[in-house]
Amino acid sequence: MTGKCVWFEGIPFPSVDYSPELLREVQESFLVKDEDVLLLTFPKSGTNWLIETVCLIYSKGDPKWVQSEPIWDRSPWVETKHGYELLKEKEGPRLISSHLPVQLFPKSFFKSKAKMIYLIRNPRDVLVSGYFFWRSAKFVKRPQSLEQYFEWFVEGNVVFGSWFDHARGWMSMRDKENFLILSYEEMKWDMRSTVEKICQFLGKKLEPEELNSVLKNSSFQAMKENSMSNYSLLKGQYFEENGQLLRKGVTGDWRNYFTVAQAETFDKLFQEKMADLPQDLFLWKQ
Ligand SMILES: Nc1ncnc2c1ncn2[C@@H]1O[C@H](COP(=O)(O)O)[C@@H](OP(=O)(O)O)[C@H]1O
Ligand SMILES: CCc1ccc(OS(=O)(=O)O)cc1
Repeated sequence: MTGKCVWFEGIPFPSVDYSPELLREVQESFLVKDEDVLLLTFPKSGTNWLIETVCLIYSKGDPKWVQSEPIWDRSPWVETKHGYELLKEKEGPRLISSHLPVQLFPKSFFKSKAKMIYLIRNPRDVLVSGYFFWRSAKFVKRPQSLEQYFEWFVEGNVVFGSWFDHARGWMSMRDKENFLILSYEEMKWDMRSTVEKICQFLGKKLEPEELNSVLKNSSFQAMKENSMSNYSLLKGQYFEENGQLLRKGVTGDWRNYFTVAQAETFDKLFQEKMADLPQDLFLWKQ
């Protein structure tokens, strides 16, 4: 996948909206403020679902904001040219998204009290979701088959690098009180409790009808129909017409795509890379 990428510190990034100079500047000079909230993910982990949910919590369930401003302006990706310019100018508390690995993140964050949510997803589903997504993107080398993308993914040869390194890196922050780990799977299985958990972490209080509205407006169907959140505005310039951000929105879809041999290879690699971490961090049933 890395033929059409820009490289920084040994990691490939998309060829549009990213540059080594900017990535260095973000790391060295971007000022994270104590009142900022940061949303961190490896791509295809449910990033946009988390952003939509937090925006709706901020607006107390009122969908006006999420239906009128593109998702990449509500919570800009700090490492992109577009996001960085927007964030530098933003006054007051900011929502900030990022796919950066921990070692490339703005240094100022580690001295701040800013709150961070790290969203993790079964990497097998991240892989399958990524295969379908990047196949229609115009700014990365497109995988020609799932077999090929599987090889790239297990080698860490995909944009933003190795999923294993990304997850391990951010998990090392898990005992900090300004750090919350969530999983895509818990959002799917019990979104109400997950929203309550996010509210508690962010110090936000929702009335029951406001919480119901957060759930309704962050649902798969609502997001799929919301042109400010479904990436339809990026078709043409960034994605082919058949590209879809909201593809299936389920857990365990990898079972429909992995061969028995691929499933075994993945299990072995997961054991090798992650066995020393507490296994209750990984809530999916494989
Ligand atoms: N409201 C929602 N509910 C469930 N899944 C959602 C969702 N919004 C986005 N997703 C899923 O999150 C994945 C995209 O992740 P990201 O936002 O990090 O790019 C896609 O997974 P699938 O491709 O498995 O369907 C997409 O369908
Ligand atoms: C324009 C670059 C880019 C990078 C990553 C994306 O995926 S995700 O939706 O943030 O996971 C999309 C666009």
